[in-house]
Amino acid sequence: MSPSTSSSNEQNGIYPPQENGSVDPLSLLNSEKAVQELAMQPTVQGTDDHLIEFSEALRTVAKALRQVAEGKASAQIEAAEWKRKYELERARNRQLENKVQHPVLSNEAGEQSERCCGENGICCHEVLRDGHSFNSGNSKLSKKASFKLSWFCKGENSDQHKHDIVSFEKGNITTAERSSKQISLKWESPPQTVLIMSKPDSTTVRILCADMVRWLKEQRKLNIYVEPRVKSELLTESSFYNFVQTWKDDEEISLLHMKVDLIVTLGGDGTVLWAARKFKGPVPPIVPFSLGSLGFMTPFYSEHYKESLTSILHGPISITLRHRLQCHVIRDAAKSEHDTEESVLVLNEVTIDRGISSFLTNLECYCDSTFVTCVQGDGLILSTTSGSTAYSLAAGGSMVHPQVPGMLFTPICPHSLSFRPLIFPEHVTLRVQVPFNSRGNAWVSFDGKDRKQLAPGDALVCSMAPWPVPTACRVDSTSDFLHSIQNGLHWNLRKTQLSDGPRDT
Ligand SMILES: NC(=O)c1ccc[n+]([C@@H]2O[C@H](COP(=O)([O-])OP(=O)(O)OC[C@H]3O[C@@H](n4cnc5c(N)ncnc54)[C@H](O)[C@@H]3O)[C@@H](O)[C@H]2O)c1
Ligand SMILES: Nc1ncnc2c1ncn2[C@@H]1O[C@H](COP(=O)(O)OP(=O)(O)OP(=O)(O)O)[C@@H](O)[C@H]1O
Repeated sequence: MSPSTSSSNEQNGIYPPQENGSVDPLSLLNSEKAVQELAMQPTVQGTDDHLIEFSEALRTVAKALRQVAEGKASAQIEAAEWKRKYELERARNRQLENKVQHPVLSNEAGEQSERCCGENGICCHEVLRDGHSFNSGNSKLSKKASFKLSWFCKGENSDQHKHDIVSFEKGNITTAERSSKQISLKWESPPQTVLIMSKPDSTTVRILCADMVRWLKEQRKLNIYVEPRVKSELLTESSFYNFVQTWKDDEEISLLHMKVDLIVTLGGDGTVLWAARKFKGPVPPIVPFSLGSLGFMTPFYSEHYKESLTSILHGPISITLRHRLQCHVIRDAAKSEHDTEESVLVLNEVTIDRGISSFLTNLECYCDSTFVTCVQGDGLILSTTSGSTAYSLAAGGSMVHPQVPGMLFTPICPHSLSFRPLIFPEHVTLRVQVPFNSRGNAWVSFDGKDRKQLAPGDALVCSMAPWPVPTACRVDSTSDFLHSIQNGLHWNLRKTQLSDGPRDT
């Protein structure tokens, strides 16, 4: 604005913004005065309604300007008060810092620390007493309430919860490490033995399996295990496959994890589930080749198996650690703990449904010992995050990245308008019970297999298993997951909107 325009505006009571962009309240008041004066000027006799309307509008503008000016003035007073308080506080803190040379953490606090810190916890005063905090010269730290964080591990064999490390910095809680990082596997000695598990009744799979066995033996000098069925198939083809090893009974299967370095699956997701089911304890890393229609957990292309296996045998490999659920059926009829059935590990989910019964399923659900809800509908799915894209998804559950540790609680056709699916943290134990007064039986199935009947009074108890299923990634766990939902499920596929048409102006 030129100086001449500026001064003529000032004469009319219109004032420019100040240098810092704010408007001076005094100038606003002057503007208001000018507008009011204009509004108060007598109207010429016989003026039409437009002039009356115009003066009304001017009055409204004047009122608004006054309110702005008042608000601005009070904000400035408040700001000045805050500034004064801040300066005072700063001066007081400076004084304290100068005075206090050695912040004192009393002996009492030290003794207390020894008394209260257990094996699985961190006390904040331990951190306050370390070199950095102790010498920081801020006596305020010693006044901070002492507390302890601890975590609970179920049994010696389960160390899954120990991955979560919570740390303190000057008594403030920060998460130092989270459990779901991208895991990388490096071989310390070359892999020697490979187990191949393949989908039955498929010619493509049979041909590929025979080719892979030959290549692994001749080119890589590896020991090969296959299922008894596959060994017979290979031997019908040629006696060359005599070297291939297999097992006779369940006891031998239970020892497989100690002999096998790597499992290769040839099939779809069902074959990965099949392979995982064979291992009731630790599972060697699985390399899943896709020979099915969907292949959510099978990122490797069978056409490139030689390149993929060469790179995997060399390492390092990105791994997705897929959590499993440990499921226990507890019969009401069981007279003692020893009567309970063997637990089943699931990679996708355990489903409790109405089976062939035409009655509404009635299931009482508890998380640890807290009542959660009563499911009245077709049933309930307790799913892992890997299984979140399987049956749980079809029942309206969320899709969850497989490295997120949690349990999905997804109802099947609930007869209620407000039953949304839940996700529980990994450390809980869920119990689903068929009430004694239930009209019918319920049915439980594990990864879509092994159906069992649950009579009134029977329950299913489910918690996170200590043995996950490590599956090799083609890229890494996030890229593979996104690739699966985009290419397998066509997630959020929509034609891109054209760039022509109306726009924001
Ligand atoms: N309505 C449904 O969507 C429904 C019904 C029953 C079972 N299932 C799923 O089928 C699984 C058993 O698989 P199967 O191959 O032995 O039986 P199946 O041959 O009947 O295949 C079921 C389909 O589910 C897919 N699938 C399996 N696990 C998956 C996962 N983690 N993410 C995405 N898709 C997955 C498979 O690729 C396959 O296309 C069960 O664990 C259950 O999750 C789904
Ligand atoms: N080695 C095996 N022995 C016996 N049954 C198996 C074996 N591998 C897979 N199955 C079963 O065969 C069925 C089909 O397997 P899978 O899902 O791998 O193939 P698919 O149905 O062709 O794949 P997709 O589901 O992606 O189309 C599943 O029910 C699975 O349990």
